[in-house]
Amino acid sequence: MLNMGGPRNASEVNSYLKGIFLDRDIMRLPFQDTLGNFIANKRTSKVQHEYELIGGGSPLEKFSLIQGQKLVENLDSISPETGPHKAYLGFRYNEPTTKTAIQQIIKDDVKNVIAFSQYPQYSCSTSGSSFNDLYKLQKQLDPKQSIKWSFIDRWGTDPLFVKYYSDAIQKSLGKLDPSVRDSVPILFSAHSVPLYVVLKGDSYANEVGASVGCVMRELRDRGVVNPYKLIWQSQVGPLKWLGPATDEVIKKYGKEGVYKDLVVVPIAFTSDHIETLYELGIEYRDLANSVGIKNFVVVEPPNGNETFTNCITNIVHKQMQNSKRMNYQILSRCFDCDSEQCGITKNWIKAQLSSLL
Ligand SMILES: C=CC1=C(C)c2cc3[nH]c(cc4nc(cc5[nH]c(cc1n2)c(C)c5CCC(=O)O)C(CCC(=O)O)=C4C)c(C)c3C=C
Ligand SMILES: [Fe+2]
Ligand SMILES: [Fe+2]
Repeated sequence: MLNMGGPRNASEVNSYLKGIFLDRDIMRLPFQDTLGNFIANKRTSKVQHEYELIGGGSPLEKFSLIQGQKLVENLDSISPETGPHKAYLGFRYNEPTTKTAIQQIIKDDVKNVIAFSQYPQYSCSTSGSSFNDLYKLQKQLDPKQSIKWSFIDRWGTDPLFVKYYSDAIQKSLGKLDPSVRDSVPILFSAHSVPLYVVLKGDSYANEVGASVGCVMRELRDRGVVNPYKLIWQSQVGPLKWLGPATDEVIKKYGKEGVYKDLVVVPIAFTSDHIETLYELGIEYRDLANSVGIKNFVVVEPPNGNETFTNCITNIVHKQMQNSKRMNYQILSRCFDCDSEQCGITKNWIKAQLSSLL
C-alpha cells in the first residue's frame, strides 16, 4: 500500500520535508540538494506547529493500518485460495518506508506482490514517485528479481469509491438546515499541482475531474442537484499552480454574501492528514467564518469506513484475477509525462509483463 506517509511526531517533520523537497519526481530545484535542504529546514517549525494543532502528528499510518488489516481480512475470506494475504505499508517520505516493506517482504519469502498506490488519481509526482522509488529499491534488494510485481496505479472512478463520497456528501448535507440543503455549493477541493505539471501531460487534474463527475452523476441519480465546483488547495512556493485556489473561492463566496454554508469534499485523499485536519478544518474554516460563512462543513475522507475498505478489497481482488490485463493498462498509461523517470517504471513493467506472458 504505497503512499507518501506523514510525520508521526514533531521530531520526524524535518526529515519528512527533506524527503519531499529532495524528490525530483515531485519538484526540480536548481542545486536541489542544497536548496531542498534549506527550504525544508526553513519550513520545519511552521509545519511542526500545524501538526501540533492536529494532535502532534499525521494520522496516516493509523488509518492505513486499519485499511490494510480490513483489506487482508476481506481477501482471506473471499479468496482463501490465494491467501493468506498480508498488507505492507510502503511510505515514500517516512517510516514504514517502501524499503522497510520490501525488506520485510523478502524476509517473509513472499513471491507475488501487488504494488497498490493509495492515491486514487494518478500523478507522476505522487504514485509515479512511489513506483520509481519501488523500481530502484527492488533492483537493489532483489537483484535476481525473484518477486513478481503487479501494479494498481489509479482507481478514482471505482464505483465503491464513488459511493463512499456520494454517501459522505449526503450525510454532510443532512447536517444543514433544510431551507438551504438543496442550494449549498459542494466544493470538491483537491491538492493542487503546478501548472507546468498539467502542461507536460500529468493526468492527475483530469482524473480528479473524472472522480468529481462520477460522484455528481451518482448524486444527481439520488436527486441531489446542488451546484458544485472543483477547486485546488495546498499551493506551496512561488510557482503558478492550478486554480481556482480554495482560499480565493472561499473569500469570493464571503464577498458575494449569497451563501452562508459551504460543503467541502477532499476528493483526492483516502484518509485524514494535515490537508484535511489543519488546512481545511482549521485554517480555511477560520477564513470562511471571518468572511461571513457560518457553516463550513468538511466531508470526512474514507479513513476506516466499510464501503471504502470494500472498495479497495474489490480492486485488489480483481487485480489478482486479471493481472495481465491490468499490467498492460499501466504499460500504456505511464506515458503521461514523457519523463525519463517514468520511462524506467514503464520498462520495468514491460519486463514483468513479458515474464508473465
Ligand atoms: C493527493 C495528491 C497530491 C499531489 C498530486 C501532490 C503534488 C504535489 N505536492 C507538492 C508539494 C508538497 N506537498 C506537501 C504535502 C502533501 N502533499 C500531499 C498530496 C499530494 N501532493 C499530501 C497528502 C501532503 C501532506 C501529507 C501530510 O503531511 O499529512 C508538501 C509539504 C507540506 C509543506 O511544506 O507545507 C509539499 C512541499 C508538489 C510540488 C506537488 C506536485 C508537483
Ligand atoms: Fe503535495
Ligand atoms: Fe510519468
